[in-house]
Amino acid sequence: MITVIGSINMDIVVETNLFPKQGETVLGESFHTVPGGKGANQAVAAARLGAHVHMVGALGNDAFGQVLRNLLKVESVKDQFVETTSTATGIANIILFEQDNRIIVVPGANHDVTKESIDAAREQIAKSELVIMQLEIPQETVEYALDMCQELGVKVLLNPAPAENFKEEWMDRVAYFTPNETECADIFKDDVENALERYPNRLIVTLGADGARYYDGEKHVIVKGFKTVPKDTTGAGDTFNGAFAYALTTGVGITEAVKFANIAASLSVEKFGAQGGMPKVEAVQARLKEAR
Ligand SMILES: Nc1ncnc2c1ncn2[C@@H]1O[C@H](COP(=O)(O)OP(=O)(O)OP(=O)(O)O)[C@@H](O)[C@H]1O
Ligand SMILES: [K+]
Repeated sequence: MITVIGSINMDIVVETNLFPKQGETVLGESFHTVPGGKGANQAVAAARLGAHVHMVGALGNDAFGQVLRNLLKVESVKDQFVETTSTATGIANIILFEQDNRIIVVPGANHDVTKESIDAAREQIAKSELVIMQLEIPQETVEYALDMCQELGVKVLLNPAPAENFKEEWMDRVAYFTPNETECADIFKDDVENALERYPNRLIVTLGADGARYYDGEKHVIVKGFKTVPKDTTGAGDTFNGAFAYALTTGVGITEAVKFANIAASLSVEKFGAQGGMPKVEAVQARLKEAR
């Protein structure tokens, strides 16, 4: 059983060929809403593979909140510790303009995930094989949850995104730490090799299409990514984390778990949207065979 403590958002995507000036109105090309938030994404990634997942988070008392809660249920993510609060559901307003994007994130209800929310889920956390967290909820909540997990002897997988919300002093409470290369450099202010050697078998750095790497105490291990033609890499990191967590709970070692996560993430980049391409376990197993 896995517990994910983190964010749930609705991504609001507007595509436009004209960008409005202050006070101006323009007509856009398209609009759609896509479920997101790193917490929800990682919960869905693990659940789709077959993990038993509980989510701790918060939604607003609004239409997006209802839709997102329903989607969690559809994915068999248990939502009893997802509170409904009086703040609006978190959103990311994504404006696609000239092949690039401008994003405004309004955390909203995600900032209502407090120490009390963690206390409410204490029994659930105690029963978990692994707790997954990211950094899109308040820092003091993450810190409180890390302390609780340490007290209860529950392992934590921390995906430090966005990296600026991480405190290096937390490393002693983290079993697995999964930054991408940029986040790794931002956090440790050091070469990736040096950083990896400081945290053997705990720090796993994802390398995009190249896969991921870690240091096993004696040597550097690079687990190559699965070569594919990506359509949309949104959610690659979230799929990697959810799949890595799932694999660890099946009892495999780090190398096997990273291999599994690379394959799951390679499948996810072949489809649009963060959650759209997250695979079921059979698809990962089939590709694992192909890769051996
Ligand atoms: N083009 C790709 N082809 C195959 N696998 C990929 C590709 N891009 C990413 N992956 C897989 O996804 C994992 C995570 O990717 P990355 O290191 O880019 O993390 P990220 O920056 O957190 O991702 P994102 O923010 O795009 O979700 C990689 O370790 C790899 O397994
Ligand atoms: K995708």
